[in-house]
Amino acid sequence: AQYIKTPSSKPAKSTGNKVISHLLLMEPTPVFAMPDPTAPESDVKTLMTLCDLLNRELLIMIGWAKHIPGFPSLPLVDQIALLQSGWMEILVLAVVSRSLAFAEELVFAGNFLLDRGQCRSAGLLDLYSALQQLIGKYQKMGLSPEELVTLKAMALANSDSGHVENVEAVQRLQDGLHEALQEYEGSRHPQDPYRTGKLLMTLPLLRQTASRAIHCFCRLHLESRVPLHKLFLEMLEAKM
Ligand SMILES: CC(=O)c1ccc(Oc2ccc(O)c(C(C)(C)C)c2)cc1
Repeated sequence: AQYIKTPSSKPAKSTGNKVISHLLLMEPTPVFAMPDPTAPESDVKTLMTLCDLLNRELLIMIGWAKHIPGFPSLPLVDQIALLQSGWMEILVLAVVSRSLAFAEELVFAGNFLLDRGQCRSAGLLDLYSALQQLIGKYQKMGLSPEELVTLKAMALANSDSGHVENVEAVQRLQDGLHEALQEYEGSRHPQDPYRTGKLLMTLPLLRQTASRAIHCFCRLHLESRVPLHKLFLEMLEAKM
């Protein structure tokens, strides 16, 4: 029988953007700081508020990771290894993205912005300076939300944990995200063929910023100015 020839429409451009639009959809709703209304304003209160915020962000991040295409099919031990190794870079990218529209404040939460002076008095000046350097770099690049969510997923996939068992599966995860970013840049920023590379070349500074944040927390922990939540301590110890 004469087959009805379907119109030979060109196959839809394989939009790696399916991955990116999925990541955008899976972006967690922004967290809010919950300062203790009964406590008087103080540096310790600021740190306590920030610790509580970070702890809730960790929990949200763990739920978010499950939506990264390919991540849930990793062995559970590898999912844990990547999270224990990449969590700080992911949270740093989150605070960077919240702060991109600001010149001098860090937007730890929509209702909790700290400027340089407030960070200094809370003992967070080194954290402030490290974050501002990364924020400035992404502000100059005009980082888009699509690029940000892809970098967050890449930070997880590329976190260089020394404890990954299925290395090939993690490589496939990285390659899938790389393909999605290249596809996105090819269609969204065709005028800059080096944009994908420019973005990947920000990852070393992200790694350095995360380790500077880790050192800041270890110092604060040693000064035991604030009690640290159990999960945060576990994640911090995983970075030792
Ligand atoms: C233990 C302690 O004293 C501490 C001090 C500051 C702090 O502030 C933060 C809150 C959320 C948050 O996401 C981040 C990073 C972006 C740096 C991860 C920092 C968290 C913990």
